[in-house]
Amino acid sequence: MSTVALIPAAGRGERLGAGLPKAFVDLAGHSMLHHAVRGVQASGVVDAVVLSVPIDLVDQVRSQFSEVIVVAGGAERSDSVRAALSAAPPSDVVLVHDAARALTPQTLFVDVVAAVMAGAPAVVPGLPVVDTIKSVDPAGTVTGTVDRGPLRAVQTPQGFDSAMLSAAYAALAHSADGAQFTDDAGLVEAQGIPVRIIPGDPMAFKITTPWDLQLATWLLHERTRA
Ligand SMILES: Nc1ccn([C@@H]2O[C@H](COP(=O)(O)OP(=O)(O)OP(=O)(O)O)[C@@H](O)[C@H]2O)c(=O)n1
Ligand SMILES: C[C@](O)(CO)[C@H](O)COP(=O)(O)O
Repeated sequence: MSTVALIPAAGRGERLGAGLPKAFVDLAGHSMLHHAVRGVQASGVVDAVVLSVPIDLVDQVRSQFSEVIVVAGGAERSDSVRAALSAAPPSDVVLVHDAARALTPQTLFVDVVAAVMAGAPAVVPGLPVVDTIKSVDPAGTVTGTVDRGPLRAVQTPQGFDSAMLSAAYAALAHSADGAQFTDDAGLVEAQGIPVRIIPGDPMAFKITTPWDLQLATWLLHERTRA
């Protein structure tokens, strides 16, 4: 069975505020994208990698990663995933992985691919929510406390049966309502496909804010010192 990994890396990184697309920000001597690509490759369970990057960086990234397919991303994350999916070679399993989850451990890729190969059409790593979760109205007044027991904060890589994910994106392209999904599991859930959650990993956290970048930098330095 073959596996392709798609890495959307075309986001603007507004919450990080580094003045350049987040995947190209330095993280302990290499870009976030470099760490993400090397992490996927080191897992040993991926046969091909497809990156979607800002259109003006396509040539630069192609010369940097000669062994991967590089395409231009789009305005939303789902547009960048669709572009990568369209350029991907045929495979049995597709992983969709954020460049922003640059420290994801190799074991998580292995576990997600194994669960898809075992027959689950869609597999997502997730962690229990540790904070108390409140709902609020637009004025900032609490309207309720949510039962966190059944909640999971989901991560990437998210793994899918390739034919199913391609069909889900094709159906989205033809749908009239223009629905937006913040992850690929959301898209397939909306089409009635069962999505299986497996245990996530704290190291697969998404580098979103300056604090996250500081943490990731410290973790990489500690890893190098060990
Ligand atoms: N149009 C977009 C938006 C996001 N992404 C990618 O999707 C992943 C998750 O997105 P996020 O962490 O939210 O990154 P940004 O969209 O860059 O961040 P922000 O929302 O702060 O601008 C990242 O690897 C990002 O590069 C993408 O490829 N194309
Ligand atoms: C795909 C994702 O990382 C899963 O948690 C997340 O949904 C991306 O969301 P963002 O709003 O693009 O950061």
